[in-house]
Amino acid sequence: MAIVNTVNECITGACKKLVAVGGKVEEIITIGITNQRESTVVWDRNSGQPLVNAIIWLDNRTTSTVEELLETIPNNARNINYLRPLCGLPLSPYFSGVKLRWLRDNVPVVSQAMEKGTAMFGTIDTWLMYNLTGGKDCGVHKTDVTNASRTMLMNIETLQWDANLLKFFGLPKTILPEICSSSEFYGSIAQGVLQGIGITSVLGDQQAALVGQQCLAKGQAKATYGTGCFLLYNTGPSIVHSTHGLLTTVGYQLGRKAVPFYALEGSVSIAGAAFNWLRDNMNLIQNSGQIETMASTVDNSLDVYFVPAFNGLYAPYWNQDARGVICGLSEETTSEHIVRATLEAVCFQVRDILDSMHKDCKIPLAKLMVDGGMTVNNLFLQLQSDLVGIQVLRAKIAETTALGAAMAAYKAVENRYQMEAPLSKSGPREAIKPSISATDRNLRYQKWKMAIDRSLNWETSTLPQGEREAFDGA
Ligand SMILES: Nc1ncnc2c1ncn2[C@@H]1O[C@H](COP(=O)(O)OP(=O)(O)O)[C@@H](O)[C@H]1O
Ligand SMILES: O=P(O)(O)OC[C@H](O)CO
Repeated sequence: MAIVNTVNECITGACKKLVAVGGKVEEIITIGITNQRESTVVWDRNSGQPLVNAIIWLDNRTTSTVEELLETIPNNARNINYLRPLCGLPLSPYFSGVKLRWLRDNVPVVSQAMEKGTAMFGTIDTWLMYNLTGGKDCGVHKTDVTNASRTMLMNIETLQWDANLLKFFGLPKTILPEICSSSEFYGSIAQGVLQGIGITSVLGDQQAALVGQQCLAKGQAKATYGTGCFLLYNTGPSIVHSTHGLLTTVGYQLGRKAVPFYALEGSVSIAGAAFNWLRDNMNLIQNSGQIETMASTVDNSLDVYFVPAFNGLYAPYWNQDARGVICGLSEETTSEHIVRATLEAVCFQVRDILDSMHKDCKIPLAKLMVDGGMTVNNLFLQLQSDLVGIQVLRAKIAETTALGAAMAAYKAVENRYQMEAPLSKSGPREAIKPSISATDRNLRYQKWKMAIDRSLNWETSTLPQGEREAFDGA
């Protein structure tokens, strides 16, 4: 309900601002939704009220569920990639199907409602749309292909819910929304300042950024740096199954009859969130404005490496037992070095992903389009370019996710709209070029890999035999 209330407040506030800058609410043609993906809501069909709090994408309580599901894989294989051919995803606490199974197993009110057929499931797009279009009275229960592709319940080829996947997770089909394309009429807003206006697009935030960056051709890629960091590489109408730890996901489908475009995705769970941790838990910074200033006061990170694997490592490692480490500390290390190492951590994680993309797609990327909250930081973009050895192009319009959803919404009401056409505020993008040698870059990346080794499997690692005996004796 907090999520719904915030969106309603946002709508009222945005409409007031529109009027304040001389616009008219009546001029709004249509509405698009873009949303945080994978986060899972279950509610009651009769009351329209949530049965339990939402589980947010980063939430790791589902780790034990992954363990239990791995045990059910035939031949004792415990293979996290077992379902990849069907849904394009590895088994991980990240995805909605695992969260739903956790809710079924741990929250009796949810399992009872699933049995009775009164439970409804949705990712955040579906939950918002249901409420915006009338809730229990007449709310529509729909999602789009991009969000559905993050549940582990949709077949990546048919783009429909898959009976085998539902069976694997032990979930009933009755709870699921109808899967639609990303750009079509979903329903109309039931009340409030936008009453009567249609909702005509839904795109998960990272796919919306792909559209907003106009990466609409095969071979184009973008990286969005917010809480996490997500690289999407457009593979066109072909499904590319990664053998290097990337996800196969739906990029977009712009209309019921349109050909779906797929993407390879590299997901990094902690990017900007590492700075929230430095601020809230470590008191090393007070606000994000300080990050660049502090990191610029030192020439380098003094060989400090920070792997912010707070909730395991996502792509390309998919190691839910990894935990954060800071290595290379010395007497000379200062807060500034740690702040700089945190910026570099995001850059190295992106290098991990780009290396996998290169291996899967064979062609190295020449340029990387970037957007998201962290990209206001000039030093960060220079480090990104240096540590990957690639040209980085900053988006002209910062809110690329919102822009992508708006473009897809307009496409549904104006079919002649050319989504590739230059946007009114576009122009040449600022290009940031690498400024360090390949030798330096590769040396630092090797050190990063050493830090990664120290973080992997931390939760399940046991002390070597001799050390354990010494510890037990003590
Ligand atoms: N100048 C900056 N340097 C580095 N990180 C920043 C800076 N400004 C904001 N951030 C980080 O960017 C994130 C917010 O970006 P945003 O795109 O709004 O994320 P989200 O969409 O996930 O909420 C925060 O985690 C914050 O720490
Ligand atoms: O905006 P972020 O970084 O919180 O992204 C959320 C993603 O949709 C999670 O998959």
